Amino acid sequence: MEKVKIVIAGPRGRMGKEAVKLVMETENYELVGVLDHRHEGKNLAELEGFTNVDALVYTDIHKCFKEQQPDVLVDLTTPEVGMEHTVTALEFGVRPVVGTTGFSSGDLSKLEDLCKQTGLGCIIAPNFAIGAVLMMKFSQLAAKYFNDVEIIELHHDQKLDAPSGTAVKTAEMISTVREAKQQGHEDEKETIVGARGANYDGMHIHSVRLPGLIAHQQVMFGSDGQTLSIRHDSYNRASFMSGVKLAVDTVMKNDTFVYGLENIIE
Ligand SMILES: NC(=O)c1ccc[n+]([C@@H]2O[C@H](COP(=O)([O-])OP(=O)(O)OC[C@H]3O[C@@H](n4cnc5c(N)ncnc54)[C@H](O)[C@@H]3O)[C@@H](O)[C@H]2O)c1
Ligand SMILES: O=C(O)C1=N[C@H](C(=O)O)CCC1
Repeated sequence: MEKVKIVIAGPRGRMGKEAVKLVMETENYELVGVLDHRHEGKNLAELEGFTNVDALVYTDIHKCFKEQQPDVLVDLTTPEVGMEHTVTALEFGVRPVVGTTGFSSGDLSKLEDLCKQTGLGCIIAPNFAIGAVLMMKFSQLAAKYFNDVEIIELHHDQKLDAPSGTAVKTAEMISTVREAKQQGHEDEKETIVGARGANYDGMHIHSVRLPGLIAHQQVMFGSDGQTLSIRHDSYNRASFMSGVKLAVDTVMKNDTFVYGLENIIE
């Protein structure tokens, strides 16, 4: 069986380490290289915390792709770096699976256009945890019946982007079915700026950052005399890996741009 040749960007990060483990443990995957901003030319095995790995570290994506000719790039870095990597991958004929969050809607349109031009598959997944994808789908369903909704996302305090990619995606999915409404009292005033959170189409998103948390989201709906809460919790980063695997397997078969795993889970 031919192996899927994979490059991981951000291998020393919290998600990257889990992804390296996933690739090493999956029979038909081969880790052909990793992209870091340090340690050019070393073997990942020489770096702290890695055992049973054999992959060259590159700091130059062009050199990495030329030498290794990967099938798939798994990007788990930062928004700016992730966008650059994804564009370069598509230009090189490498299929991107992107977990990095914080892309703008303009970034997503640019990537969609590039996919059309190149005929390559690309998957951008704000959340790889299947439970989180279901939480978003259930929230979208509930929003047909409840116009009033507050999204509360809670993450560890090392997270760079706010609101989270998951919260933005949830708001986007809800707004496809929710009757437009500016929530709260029309004379509502914030006495401390930001008290009502971010405003997306009249609904509010609140970002909590605390050490001890991993990734959590509660979507709260309210109407006359009742509330409905839909919540998902990731307690470790292994929770994201079955979604990463699904995305890698799917991107090898698909030639389209996919934003969100809800579009590929059955
Ligand atoms: N989609 C999901 O399910 C999911 C889950 C968790 C995290 N995330 C997202 O994944 C990203 C990474 O999260 P994390 O918690 O692992 O962060 P992290 O800070 O632990 O890891 C990011 C890694 O990127 C590396 N990096 C920075 N610049 C680089 C460059 N130029 N080339 C290569 N590597 C570079 C850093 O050294 C770091 O090791 C974030 O955007 C986060 O929001 C997504
Ligand atoms: O740890 C993070 O950072 C996470 N980011 C994603 C987001 O922004 O939605 C998903 C969960 C973890």
